[in-house]
Amino acid sequence: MKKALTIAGSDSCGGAGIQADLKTFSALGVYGMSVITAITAQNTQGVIGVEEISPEMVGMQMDAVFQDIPVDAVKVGMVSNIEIIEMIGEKLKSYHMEKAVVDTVMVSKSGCHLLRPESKEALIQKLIPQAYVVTPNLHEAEVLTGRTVKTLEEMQEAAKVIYAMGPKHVIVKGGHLEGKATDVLYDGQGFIYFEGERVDTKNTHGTGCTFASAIAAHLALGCNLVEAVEKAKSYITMAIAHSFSIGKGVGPTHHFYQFYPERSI
Ligand SMILES: Nc1ncnc2c1ncn2[C@@H]1O[C@H](COP(=O)(O)OP(=O)(O)O)[C@@H](O)[C@H]1O
Ligand SMILES: Cc1ncc(COP(=O)(O)O)c(N)n1
Repeated sequence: MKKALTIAGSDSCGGAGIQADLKTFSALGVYGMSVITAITAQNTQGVIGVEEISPEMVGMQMDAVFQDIPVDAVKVGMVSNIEIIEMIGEKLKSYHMEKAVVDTVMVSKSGCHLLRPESKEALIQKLIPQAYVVTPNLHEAEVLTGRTVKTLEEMQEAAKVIYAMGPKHVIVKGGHLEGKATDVLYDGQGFIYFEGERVDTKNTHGTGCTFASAIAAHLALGCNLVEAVEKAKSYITMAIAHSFSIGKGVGPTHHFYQFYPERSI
């Protein structure tokens, strides 16, 4: 059985963060493990409260996992503050984790800061360089680059600027574009477009988390990055197409359990 680790925040309503990641890992036949960086009191309408975990405890959780269990891939989501970012960056480096998908979570869809704004530089200096692939959405690409990112051309330009920060690959996600939901992958040499039909729904809570953890799951299963993104893209499109209206606000994606007996040991 392949094993993936999510390092992220807890979302009490189960649509994003650790909960979305573990559901995705399970659905894709990968054993899921978690390191919690923060606990959010959250529902489909918004984030009511956040309590950060101490950086020492984040480090201890990572040590507990890495010192015992071989980890095939990692997904990093909400990292909250500078000290937690530094701890995760150091540990990923010391455990030689080569397959880390870093989702640069900044602000929830409901508008709450999940990354303290002063942490941007630490993200750029300490975490992004450890990434096998980094997956900003349009807004995050704008914050990271200081440029406007609203078109496919601007996504390509932003991907180049973010690539220069040191990750092996960059995917700028086009979930917030007008028209098709097209994501752009850059590997330092060329661009690959992953075009998805836009699903007309308000229920997109956790789409970024689900997409990044589906990439991590497929990397853990041994896919190369292009295959992993292709498969993650069809998974997220299906998950959004079957999303549901639970609660009064932005509902979550649906995780289909896909049983792959050949993936068991
Ligand atoms: N309405 C939609 N229909 C189809 N795909 C979508 C839709 N919204 C987002 N996506 C896809 O979901 C993934 C996550 O993207 P996005 O929503 O931009 O991330 P985030 O949650 O970080 O804002 C991307 O592959 C994006 O293209
Ligand atoms: C704990 C946590 N982590 C991440 C997100 C971002 O969610 P989205 O994928 O909808 O941008 C969230 N709302 N809560």
